[in-house]
Formats: sequence, C-alpha cells, structure tokens
Amino acid sequence: MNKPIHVMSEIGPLKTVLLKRPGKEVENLTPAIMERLLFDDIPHLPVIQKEHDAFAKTLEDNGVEVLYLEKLSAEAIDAGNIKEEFIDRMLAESNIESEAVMSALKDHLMKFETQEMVDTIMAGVRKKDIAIPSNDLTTASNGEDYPFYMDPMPNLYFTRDPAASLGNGVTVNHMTYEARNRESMFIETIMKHHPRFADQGVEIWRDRNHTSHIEGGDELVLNDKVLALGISQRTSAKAIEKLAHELFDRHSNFERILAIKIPNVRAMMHLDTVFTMVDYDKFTIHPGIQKNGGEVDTYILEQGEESGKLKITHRKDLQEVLREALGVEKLDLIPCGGGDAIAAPREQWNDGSNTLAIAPGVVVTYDRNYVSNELLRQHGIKVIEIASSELSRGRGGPRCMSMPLVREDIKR
Ligand SMILES: NC(=O)NCCC[C@H](N)C(=O)O
Repeated sequence: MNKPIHVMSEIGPLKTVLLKRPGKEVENLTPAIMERLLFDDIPHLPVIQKEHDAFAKTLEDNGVEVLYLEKLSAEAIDAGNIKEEFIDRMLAESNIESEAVMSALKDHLMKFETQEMVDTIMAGVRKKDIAIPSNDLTTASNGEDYPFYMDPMPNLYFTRDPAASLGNGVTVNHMTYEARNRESMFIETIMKHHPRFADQGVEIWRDRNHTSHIEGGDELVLNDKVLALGISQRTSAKAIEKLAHELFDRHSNFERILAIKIPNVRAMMHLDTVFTMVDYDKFTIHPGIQKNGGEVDTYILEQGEESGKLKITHRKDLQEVLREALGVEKLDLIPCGGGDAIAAPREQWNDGSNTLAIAPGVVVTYDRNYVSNELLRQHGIKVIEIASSELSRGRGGPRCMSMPLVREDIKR
C-alpha cells in the first residue's frame, strides 16, 4: 500500500504536495497589525491568488498531485464529526477573554457549513460581523479600536512551517509566535481524522503540545539517514534535542541530525531562507550565514552509546560535513545573488535561496531573483520561474509555500 507520507529526501521527484490558496486572511491586514502578524506589506488578493494558482498549475503540469489544506481540514472535521470540538479548541487558543464573546463566536461559527467555517476561522472574525450584548465589563470595554474578535491567519499559505514530513511521519509543530501557533491545529486534525492519513501508519514524531518551538522551514531531509535542522529564530536547540531523541528512540530511518546554527534575525527566520538542496550534490546558500571564509556552526547529533544519550560533535566546516553525510565527492554551494554585496541580501530578502526542488536538479523559484536564477542555471540546474510580486510580500518562497507529502525515493 502506498504510504500517505513518504519523504526521504529534499529532491526526490515530488508526487504529492500540500498547499493553501491565499484567501481573505491576507487581505485582513492593516499597517497597525501586519508586523505582529509577520507580514511586511499587504498583498493584493486577486493578484496573489492568480500567482498562487499559477504556482499550483506549474506543479501539476510537472506531475505533482496538489492537495489543499483548507479542503482537507473541512473533510477531516466532517469525517471525525468534530465540528464543535474543533471550534472549542480553536476558540480556546484565540485569546478571547470575555465569555459572552466566546459564546457568540461559537454560535456564529456553528451556523456555517464546515468548509465555510474553516475558511472563516482562517480569514479571522471581525467585530462588526457579530452583535454581542455587552452586559459585562470585559465585553463592554473591549474597545472598538481593534477590529477582530479572532485574528486572521495570513501566514497559512506557508504550509511548510506548521508541520513537516520526515520519512513516513510528521512533526506537528508548536510554533514560535502566537500569530502562527493556531495554524498547526489544522494539520493535526487532518492527521488524526482525515481518512487518507488517519490510521494509515503515519508516525507523529512530535506533536504540538510542547513549550519548545520548531517550524518546518528549519526541517530539511537530506537523505533517508540524515536530517538538517536549523537552530534559528523559530527553532530552538531544545526542540531539536527532543526530536532527535524521538527519532532515535523510536527507530526511525534517520541516524544523524545536522543542527545548523543561523543568525537569529527576521530576514533569515528559517534555515530554508538561507539554504536549500537543489541536486544530489548542490545547495543554494546565502553567504550571510558563513563566517571566516565559509564557517558555519554545525552540531552533529547521533545516538549515544548509552541509551537515551545523544552523541554531539561540534564542527564548523559545513561543506565537509555535508559532503561526508551525503557521500559525494565534491559539493557545490551556489551563493544567493552570486554573493554580490547588493544582489545577495536583496534576493535573499525575496527568498532567492528558498527553492523548491521537484526532482534532482529541477527547482521552482521566484522570477524576481534573476541573479540567483541565472547562477543556478549556470550550475546545471533547471529553473522553473513563477510570478512573485504579491506572493513574496509574506516573506517566503516556493519551499515555504509547499509541504511535500510524498516524494519518490532516489538512488545514488
Ligand atoms: N519556511 C519559511 O521561511 N517560511 C516563511 C514564513 C514567512 C512568515 N511570514 C513568517 O514570518 O513566519
């Protein structure tokens, strides 16, 4: 039987991917709240949807089955018959103090059929949409100045981050910022109740009930034995250690984790904003993470000799660590923006390093990163460009916008 989750590499031919079509949530932004909701600008909805549809079509034209988070979520809720429970759990994490608001929101959401309910939760609920009798102080003093009872989730189209496929399992992530933390409840529900995934042997390597945080942009599957995990603004060393114990103790196929430390800054929030695999022996890299002629702090985690203990080795020669881990003779690190003082940070900001490999040596990238794209081609990579004027406003690229569920195995 085909496994619903099967990802043993970053580059094996992509068979099934999970996307989220940007909806009303990306328009429910104002300058006052966009920074807290992790956006730098407000996308133009019809254009971002057009660009996203073109991204999905590019994948389908290349033989990839595209599934949508919003649709699977509604199907899972119906299959599990858990509409009320789902609403309760979502409301419990939506920062609602007033009981009157809580109960009015619940009534409001229960009235929708499931798909509309999911779309409404994702888009956010405006105060003007519900009349609430304000007979208590918490409700009455809940000022008019803030427009939402439930915040929108504009980052949902970055399906990469709330969960990650590792081998035949997933991590369902406790995320760093409140602005994104409810997002992983959708994928948790899908894994638990959708007939395509529930009771199909999908390992949950780590669930969202943790205090330490990890995001999928920091989780790279280099091959069936080695993972690269970013220690970053969004993924803590503690979470990586805990995940390593799970993977090793539960006898997953992974034997080694390369924990790669990157600067704790917004522009490089995840490892995949500065480093992605594009072929058996080729990576994109943003020179901004390298010190002293190429050094990057890297910690190799392996099962220790004593059970329950990890063996940790500190290295700085990332290139050599990768070469050894992949068993290749030479490694080609392709610098974002050609390493130019302007083009490199400009294109990295617009996710020039954030490529989505759909087969070995074949990647999808944003058209605006023309310096990086040209360089990738010079290094023998087939580059498929997609339009990106609105998609890029959320600070994520093709890898961030996709959660691979199934990739074909590669042999080398
Ligand atoms: N893997 C990624 O780098 N995802 C991009 C996430 C962008 C989103 N606005 C965020 O700040 O979380």
